[in-house]
Amino acid sequence: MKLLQGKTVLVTGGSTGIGRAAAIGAAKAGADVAINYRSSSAEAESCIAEIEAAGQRGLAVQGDVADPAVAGEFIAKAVEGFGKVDVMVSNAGICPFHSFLDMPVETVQRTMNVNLLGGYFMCQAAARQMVEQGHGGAIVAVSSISALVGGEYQTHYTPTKAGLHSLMQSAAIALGKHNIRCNSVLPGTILTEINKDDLADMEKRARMEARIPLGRLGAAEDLAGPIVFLASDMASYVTGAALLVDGGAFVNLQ
Ligand SMILES: NC(=O)C1=CN([C@@H]2O[C@H](COP(=O)(O)OP(=O)(O)OC[C@H]3O[C@@H](n4cnc5c(N)ncnc54)[C@H](OP(=O)(O)O)[C@@H]3O)[C@@H](O)[C@H]2O)C=CC1
Ligand SMILES: C[C@H](O)[C@@H]1OC(=O)[C@H](O)[C@@H]1O
Repeated sequence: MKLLQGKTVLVTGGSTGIGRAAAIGAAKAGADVAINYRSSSAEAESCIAEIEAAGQRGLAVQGDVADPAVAGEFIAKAVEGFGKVDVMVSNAGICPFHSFLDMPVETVQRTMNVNLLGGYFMCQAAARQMVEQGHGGAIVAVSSISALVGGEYQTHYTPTKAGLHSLMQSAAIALGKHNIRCNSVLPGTILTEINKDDLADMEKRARMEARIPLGRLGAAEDLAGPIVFLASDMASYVTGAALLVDGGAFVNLQ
């Protein structure tokens, strides 16, 4: 039997990158998958096509996670389509690199609203549905190695990733009595749209690669296995945990 056979998995930010890889990975593991996305409609549609090619049902729901109402709408559409919610992968996020001293207020607020508050309301809405269903569930937040270390041009971003990591710890306590597990993955530097421009700086890219014991930057697909594992019953006694998926970058001090 496949790891996520019979489960319904929801992924925010499922049109591209890590969310897309997680959605397709979940489908290959036997789940029906609903994705949320904000603007990349063609990519969302092609993700659904890949989910269906894996033999599962797929559903794409457009919405900006920064709007708290979108969380309830996403859950409602998924329940309408698949009848239940077993897993929430809270992944949608942005990282508009910018220097600290002249950071625009709107950039700080938008990053917080999308990454942290968007994650909060999505996880809360999923948890409410899981509690109502009464048979437990799993929540996986896509935090970051940046929850543990800083970035000169990420002063508005790293606190959101630390916040998601902390949210999973507190939610694990709040939801344990309902058998809802809450964990986070902490990706290192993964080549996606979010850092395409930043990593066009070849000197910076070489510096990042040099820190990684496994010798390469990550691919979005490197996150699929860890996310599917935490979502699955294989991880039935894992809650409140944070799993680094960084090729060893974090531990490589010297
Ligand atoms: N790449 C990396 O090195 C790392 C990434 N992460 C985290 O992984 C997550 C995914 O990023 P990644 O795959 O790299 O980047 P991508 O830019 O490829 O993916 C971002 C996804 O989030 C969606 N999204 C962005 N803003 C919103 C919004 N307001 N509402 C709904 N969906 C939204 C995008 O949808 P659309 O395009 O349709 O707008 C897209 O599906 C982020 O939370 C990021 O912080 C963590 C550590 C490292
Ligand atoms: C977008 C960055 O390249 C990426 O985001 C993270 O969370 C990682 O720490 C990297 O800095």
